[in-house]
Amino acid sequence: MISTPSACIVAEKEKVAKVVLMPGDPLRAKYIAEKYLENPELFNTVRNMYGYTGTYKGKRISVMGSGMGIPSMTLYAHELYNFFDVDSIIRVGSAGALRDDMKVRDVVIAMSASTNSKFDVQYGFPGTLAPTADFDLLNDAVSVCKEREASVKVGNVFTTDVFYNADSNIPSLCRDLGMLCVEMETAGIYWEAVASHKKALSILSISDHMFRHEELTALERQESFDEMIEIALETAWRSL
Ligand SMILES: O=P(O)(O)O[C@H]1O[C@H](CO)[C@@H](O)[C@H]1O
Ligand SMILES: O=c1cc[nH]c(=O)[nH]1
Repeated sequence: MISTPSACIVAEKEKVAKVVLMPGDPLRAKYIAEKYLENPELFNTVRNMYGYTGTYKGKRISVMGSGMGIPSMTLYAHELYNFFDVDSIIRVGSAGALRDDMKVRDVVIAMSASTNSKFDVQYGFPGTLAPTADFDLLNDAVSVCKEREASVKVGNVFTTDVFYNADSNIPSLCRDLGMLCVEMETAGIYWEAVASHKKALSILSISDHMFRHEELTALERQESFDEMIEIALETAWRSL
């Protein structure tokens, strides 16, 4: 029997692990589950937003698609945190690079996210509620990278509500203000985690460059982000 009030995740609460990796693309979730989890079990198929739970090095970890943009990501994250007792969500996303010294498949850990989203207005805070990573998850992810001698950048990213922006000056403004890359969910998951009194971290793989003609295909975005995925799995494992 389904006992949760969840609208978009139809699963028994026990089927979801305490930590969930969330790519935007549900097919990237399938790829991660099938390649990295032992005995992956599909717990959600509503809207084809696949969610799987399996074991990684002996501990239960889930992976589920978030869809694109803050509304979709935060809807699923809210349900996972509040109806499925999930403690931590680690986004494993793709992003457009802003800096000259970045190239496709580079990994970024989002310490914070600047954004044009107004999602946080609902909380009634008379100012800007800063969307920031959970420090423990961030610290663990950075440690994992050091141990693997993985080259990653850690800093501020831009979470945009607009993929095809009519204002072509936005990318250079973001670069001048020190942002590393552009994507569409990190600020949302950081706000949702704070509001739900839970933890979140966003790890990103560069899929294209905002100022150079470099981009990965859809299949490459689905199946070639192993470094990011392995960093996220190891971070998730340490959080349990
Ligand atoms: O690859 P994902 O995780 O979906 O992330 C990026 O890709 C989508 C845009 O193509 C947006 O969701 C953006 O944040
Ligand atoms: O949101 C995104 C993701 C990848 N590349 C972009 O330019 N934007």
